[in-house]
Formats: sequence, C-alpha cells, structure tokens
Amino acid sequence: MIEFHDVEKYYGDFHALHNINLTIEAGETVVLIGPSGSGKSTLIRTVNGLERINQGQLIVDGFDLADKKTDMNKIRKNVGMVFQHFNLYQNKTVLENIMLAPRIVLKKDEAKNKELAMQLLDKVGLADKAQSYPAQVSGGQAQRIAIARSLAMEPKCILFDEPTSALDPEMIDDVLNVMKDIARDSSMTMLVVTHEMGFAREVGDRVIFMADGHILEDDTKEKFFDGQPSNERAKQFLSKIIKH
Ligand SMILES: Nc1ncnc2c1ncn2[C@@H]1O[C@H](COP(=O)(O)OP(=O)(O)OP(=O)(O)O)[C@@H](O)[C@H]1O
Repeated sequence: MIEFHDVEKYYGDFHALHNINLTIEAGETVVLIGPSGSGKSTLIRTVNGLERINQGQLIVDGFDLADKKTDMNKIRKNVGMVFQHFNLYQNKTVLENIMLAPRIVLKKDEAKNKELAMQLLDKVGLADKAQSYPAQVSGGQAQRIAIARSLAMEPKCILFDEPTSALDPEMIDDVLNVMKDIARDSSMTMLVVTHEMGFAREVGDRVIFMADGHILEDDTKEKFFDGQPSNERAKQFLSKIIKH
C-alpha cells in the first residue's frame, strides 16, 4: 500500500507537488494523466525515492520515505520502474540484462534467476531474443525487455513513466498488451503515467488528473470516462485527448 499525506515537493524555489493526499491499495492499477509539467513524473518518482519529498508523509509498503533512516534499497527492491527510455546495457545480452539486478541485489541463485528470466522473456513474447544484444532489437522489443527486467526483481509495485511515448506507433500495442497482462495480475500495484486512454479504460482501476502540481480529480475509470470528471480542467483535458 502507498499512502501520501499532505506531501509537498519543491525543486529549489519551484513548488512541484502541492498537498498530495492519496492512498493506493495493493493490487490497484492507477493511471495518472494531465498536461505536460503537471507533476506526474515527479509524483511517481517519489514512490521509489528517485525524488525525495520535502514535507508531509509518504508510506510505501510500511516504510516512511520522509525518514532519512529508511533504507532506500529495500524500497527499490519492492518498487520497480519502467521509463520512457529503456536504458538497457548495450554490451550485455538481453538475458544478461534481465539477470543482472537479481544476481547483484537479491543474490539470487543462478539457475533460478535464469529460469525466471526466461519465463519473463516468454511472457513478453521475446524468448527468441535471449542471446541478442539491445542494438539488435526494436524500440518496442527493448521496452518489453525493460519491463521483463523490472519484473525479474519480483517487485510488489511497478511504476511506468510514459513507457510508450518514445515508440513508433506500430510498436505501442505490443508494449501495452504486456502492461495489461501485468495490470490483470491482482497482486501487482501499478502506477502508470500515460496518454494511452485505451489502457486506462481497459485495465485501470482509477484515473488521477493532475495540473500545476495538484491532484484535481481522482476517480474510478467509470466515473472519469463515462460519468465525466467534475473538475473543469480535467473535463477540458479529457475532451482534447479523446478527440486526438
Ligand atoms: N529536476 C528538476 N529540477 C527542477 N525542476 C524540475 C525538475 N524535474 C521536474 N521539474 C519541473 O517540475 C514540474 C513537473 O515536472 P514533471 O516532469 O513531474 O511533470 P509531468 O507532468 O511528468 O510532465 P511531462 O508530461 O512533460 O513529463 C515541471 O515544471 C518541471 O519543469
């Protein structure tokens, strides 16, 4: 479970997150949307400690992230992240990319590590790429490998920061389908920043709309898409993105 209580985040003088209060239950899939610069990335990056909060309380899986004594390595083991750019190690095979963190961080047994890595590659439809190098796969394939790499740590929660926005259009669906599979696994908590409203409609539990560092709307997807958001800016944003 993730709990934000009165969270504030500043970058120097710039107030990036205002009074964030939010509870995300284990297993939920929450989609964050909003205009550019509204604080979506900042918010999800606080969950694994990539950005520290300045005020308030943020509890992730029982750990208080505002407490300087909290061991951030424990958080990062439980909270995976997939970025817009996949950042695979170019000089390692696809299989090695997936096995690296569990080997180093979890000290996982080699045979078990390899078994899970191959299962995950199969899950993302790329078992035949195990011995390839990142330069030999497409962007969409690289992103699916990055997702498998994140899952190999067996996290309880996974954060996605615009995972499809750097991809060619024909590759987006393959990545979204992998993400939908993960979302349907009720044990995984997912926070997803995306403009893919089809994803939100199909597998999201909740939709959060942010603007200027504020959460202006936090609805079930049914209320957000079918019942209309109550916030005027959220309404305008929605009509714009649905049109495109
Ligand atoms: N490291 C940083 N230092 C200073 N300002 C930052 C930093 N990171 C983000 N910001 C600012 O904080 C605000 C929120 O940025 P953030 O990336 O969280 O927004 P976003 O909603 O994810 O935007 P986008 O959709 O464009 O990625 C923006 O005004 C951005 O310029």
